[in-house]
Amino acid sequence: MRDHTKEKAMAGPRPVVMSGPSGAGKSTLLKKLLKEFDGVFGFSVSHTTRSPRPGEEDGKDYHYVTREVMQADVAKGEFLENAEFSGNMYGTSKAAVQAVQAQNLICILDIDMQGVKNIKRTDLNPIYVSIQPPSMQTLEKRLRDRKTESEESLQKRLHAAKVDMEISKEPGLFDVLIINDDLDLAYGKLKDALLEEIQKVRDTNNS
Ligand SMILES: Nc1ncnc2c1ncn2[C@@H]1O[C@H](COP(=O)(O)OP(=O)(O)OP(=O)(O)O)[C@@H](O)[C@H]1O
Ligand SMILES: Nc1nc2c(ncn2[C@@H]2O[C@H](COP(=O)(O)O)[C@@H](O)[C@H]2O)c(=O)[nH]1
Repeated sequence: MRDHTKEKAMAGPRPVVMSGPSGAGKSTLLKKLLKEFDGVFGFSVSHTTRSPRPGEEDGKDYHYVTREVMQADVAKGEFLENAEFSGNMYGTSKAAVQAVQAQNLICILDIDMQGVKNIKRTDLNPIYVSIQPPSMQTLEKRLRDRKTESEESLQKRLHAAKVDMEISKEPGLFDVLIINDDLDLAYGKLKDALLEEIQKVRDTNNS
């Protein structure tokens, strides 16, 4: 069977992969992009086996599924990539990416480092952006202040963050590396990095 994910990826604007430690500010930054550039970006809604946080919506923030369902869907080949993170499964379904690309929008994926490595083996051809915290101390404070994690989950995320911060220094792994210290400055850098792709979508929409 032909892989339509690959065909679509080549036809439309380049997707954007945003990665970086949990708590670095990926969701905060991408939500600003989605708000400012309505009709330009679309979010790839991942699947996860973790429970929804207060305020999160099924089908908008994630598709919340059981481990059994997710494992079965992975086995059926429905995922572009998937990973185990902090005791839960996460994954990008082919359908999630196709749903965004079918609208000719820039597809944003918010994924961990394992996801980055796995996406590199596909034909998605995204722009790879790493969002990093200014320091481990700041990261820990942000995660604690967010009040979403148990102490156990927080420790797992901080451990993964140390690994992530080391690996992200690998030359060529990311196209853009942004230190999210001052939010407005970080957001400005993110917009600058994506300006060319944003313009392409606007040109297509206006033609
Ligand atoms: N530049 C910043 N200065 C201060 N606080 C920030 C900044 N950026 C994000 N935050 C706050 O830090 C917390 C973590 O941010 P966010 O949830 O966006 O991180 P994330 O990288 O998406 O995390 P996860 O991978 O766990 O989803 C949030 O409470 C957010 O409001
Ligand atoms: N490999 C993937 N990683 C993903 C995906 N969706 C989210 N994530 C990453 O998981 C952690 C934790 O997220 P949280 O919402 O529980 O805080 C974070 O680093 C995300 O980037 C995915 O589909 N694939």
